[in-house]
Amino acid sequence: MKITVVGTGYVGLVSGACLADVGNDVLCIDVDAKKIRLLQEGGMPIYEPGLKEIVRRNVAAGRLRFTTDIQASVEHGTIQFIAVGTPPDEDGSADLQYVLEAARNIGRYTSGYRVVVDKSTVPVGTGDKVRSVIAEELVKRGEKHEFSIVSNPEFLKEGAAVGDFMRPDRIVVGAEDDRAIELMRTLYAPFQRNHERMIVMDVRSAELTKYAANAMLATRISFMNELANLAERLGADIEHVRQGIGADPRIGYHFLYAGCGYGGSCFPKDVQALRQTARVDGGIEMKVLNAVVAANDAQKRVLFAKTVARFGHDLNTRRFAVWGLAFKPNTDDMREAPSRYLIADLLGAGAEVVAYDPVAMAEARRVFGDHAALRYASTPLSALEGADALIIVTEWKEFQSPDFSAIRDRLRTPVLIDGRNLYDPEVVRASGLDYIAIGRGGSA
Ligand SMILES: NC(=O)c1ccc[n+]([C@@H]2O[C@H](COP(=O)([O-])OP(=O)(O)OC[C@H]3O[C@@H](n4cnc5c(N)ncnc54)[C@H](O)[C@@H]3O)[C@@H](O)[C@H]2O)c1
Ligand SMILES: O=c1ccn([C@@H]2O[C@H](COP(=O)(O)OP(=O)(O)O[C@H]3O[C@H](CO)[C@@H](O)[C@H](O)[C@H]3O)[C@@H](O)[C@H]2O)c(=O)[nH]1
Repeated sequence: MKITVVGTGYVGLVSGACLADVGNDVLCIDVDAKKIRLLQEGGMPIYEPGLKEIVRRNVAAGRLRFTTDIQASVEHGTIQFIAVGTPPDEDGSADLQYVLEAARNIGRYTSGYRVVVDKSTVPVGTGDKVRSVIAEELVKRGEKHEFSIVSNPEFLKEGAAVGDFMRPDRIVVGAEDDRAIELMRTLYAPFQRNHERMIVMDVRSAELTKYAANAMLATRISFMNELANLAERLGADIEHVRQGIGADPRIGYHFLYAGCGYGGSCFPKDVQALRQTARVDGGIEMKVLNAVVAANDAQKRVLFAKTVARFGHDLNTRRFAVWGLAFKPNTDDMREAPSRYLIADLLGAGAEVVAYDPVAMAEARRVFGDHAALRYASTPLSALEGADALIIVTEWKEFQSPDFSAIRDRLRTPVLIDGRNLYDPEVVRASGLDYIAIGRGGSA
């Protein structure tokens, strides 16, 4: 099938590459000429495990191409995926300018039947807006071309994006006509393994499903974080509580980890956008989501609070080692990463920071710019020399089983503050480290 993907970010590039990998002829377009040039030259604009190999393989096979030529991109694909950003507007609602610009371009140049598939995360009603914009352009041109509108939200997780796309739990398709539904069934047949994973519904329900999923997951995390803070006060250990409740299949073990707050490009923005849609279009104040946001805002500052509780407010003469800058492991993405809040707070309090991350240090340099008190270490252990504490923000695999004695020997004061509850408190303490984690009162 001939497919165009508009936007070559995390979602567009992964979708385009995976769709090419099962034999489709995919053309990816982006307005960012630098990104397209990099891709054309064989480079990768993002770090995502396994993606580089798939891109290379399909470019070599001639099934995956990159362009900035809008007209050519609209002419190419019967299916036009819109996978551009929907960043938060000032009031927290999703900014639709990129989605609507992509739609306008399709209206400007379409010359046959097109299925316009929205993969970006967009508020309920965006499908109607996309339809109107394309129709308007066709009226301007004085031409009639058939097109269908489909909502096909993406559920991939960064760091595991290729696997999520190739082996999805579900494929949500919101559509209003059989022709489009049949095309989507054919397109997704290779990704459905042994049983049907496509859930077909109307466009509005599909649009809301995406926000509902992210809001539910964010709620789970904020709930666990709040419970962790309570456990700490009451002398209970949130890790035992997690195991105790996760065993109930109605609750389940997934996504139940307390930590230093959720970050990334999706949860923070999507929870805000859903609240705003509820307010403006639904006339409803989402009380649960208000609490989810407030709890997360507080949780992102919990590592700094623990640092101050241990070392006092005057951090002028202190140095801290920070392990993990990306908002989660296996990505270099630092959007809304808890590390940003911690490092800003530490620097603001006059402390020195020496940071290490397996892949996100270049991105961190871009985010923080030059700062005399912020340095980067080339290995996890070298970040520790002379530091007053090691603070762990992201649970990269290489941090899972460190040599605690080596950590203790390098630190000026033997303190380990763990924002992801990676270790057995007894084991850490047995090596002479003061272990401060999240919600581990019972083990304190
Ligand atoms: N990142 C994720 O894990 C993830 C997962 C599921 C859904 N989403 C949603 O998917 C959408 C895209 O997210 P992302 O993280 O891939 O964004 P991104 O910012 O990484 O990439 C968006 C790309 O779109 C390009 N673009 C903007 N306007 C364009 C236009 N008119 N024509 C062509 N290209 C254009 C930008 O230059 C950029 O390269 C968002 O709505 C997001 O909420 C993201
Ligand atoms: O038990 C948990 C699980 C996650 N997190 C944090 O939650 C954030 C988000 O993690 P994750 O969901 O794994 O990453 P994303 O790549 O942001 O993926 C989410 O956002 C995407 C964009 O909408 C969706 O497609 C995915 O389904 C959804 O999981 C990260 O900061 C994690 O550290 C926790 O604190 N505790």
